Amino acid sequence: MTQFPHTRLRRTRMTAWSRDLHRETSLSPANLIWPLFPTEGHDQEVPVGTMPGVSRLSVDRLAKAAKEAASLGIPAVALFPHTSPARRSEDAKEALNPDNLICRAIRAIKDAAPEVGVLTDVALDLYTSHGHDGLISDSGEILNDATVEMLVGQSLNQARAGCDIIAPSDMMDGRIEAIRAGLEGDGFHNTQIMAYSAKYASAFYGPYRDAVGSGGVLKGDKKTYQMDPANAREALREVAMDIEEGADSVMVKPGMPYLDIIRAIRDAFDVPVFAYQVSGEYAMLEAAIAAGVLDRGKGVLEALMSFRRAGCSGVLTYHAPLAARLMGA
Ligand SMILES: NCc1[nH]cc(CCC(=O)O)c1CC(=O)O
Ligand SMILES: [Mg+2]
Repeated sequence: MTQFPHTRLRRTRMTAWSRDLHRETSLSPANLIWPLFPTEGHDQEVPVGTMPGVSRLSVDRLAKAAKEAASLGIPAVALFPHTSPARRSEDAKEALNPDNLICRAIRAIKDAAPEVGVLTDVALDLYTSHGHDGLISDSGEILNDATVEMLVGQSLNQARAGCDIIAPSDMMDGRIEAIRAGLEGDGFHNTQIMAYSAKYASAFYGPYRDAVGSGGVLKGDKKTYQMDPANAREALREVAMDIEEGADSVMVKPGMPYLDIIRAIRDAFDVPVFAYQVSGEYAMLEAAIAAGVLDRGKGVLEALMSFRRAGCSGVLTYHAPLAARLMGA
């Protein structure tokens, strides 16, 4: 028995007011987190070749970007410092330097725009000479527990500099519990943890590795710690563990190829879920725009809406300032 013409789903789509009234999902600048790449020097804006429209910024320029975020209604920025080979080492000790680039960037941003939340990545790839997220044994294994100890130190270093959200992206087991204990022990009761819980060993991180300077140095792949792109149930176990260990929110990364994972997490847990629309996704969209096959305004917002529809509270996206402007900010 057909419902037509009794039911005409096109009826509610006929006018703009009616489409507005029936829209199921909203997207606003408040749903965006803007990733930024600090670099050394003053008055520096160094384009990232593989990410058209994205530049590494010196600390003074970062302060301006943070003010821009505030004026656009973007609630938070995320920091990924570019680290030169000279500051990289086997033991990643620069991660613990209280005056390292990321700590200076945090302080400058908090000074310039205290109302903007600052999220910092925790993982050793920003500081290792081999580009891996963890310490390596003589036999070439990425060491879990020794790395976790370093991650606690790195987190405390960034919390002391004033960061609001610690975001561990390393995928070591047990790090959320260790970092939470470290933060509590040091009096940082209100420093949040956004766990990169389901982070996949993805081909979409290439441009980012150029941006932070780990691309050229990375030896091998990250398959012994990042997840297999074929796995979904395992993502739910990762999330369950991170909630248990004290994560305030969780993240899925990359974004667009993993919308099914976001939805599965949203349905299974009541924890806030975020997604990282990563560098390769940004580059892919920009390449299509440059080739004249995608409308920038519509394409960017449609991609971001997909995250909200899948169940995300918010999205880390390099398109954050553009998207906020497109939304009328
Ligand atoms: N700790 C690593 C890290 N933190 C953020 C990104 C990727 C972000 C992007 O591609 O935009 C990566 C990539 C990697 O695992 O090599
Ligand atoms: Mg885990």
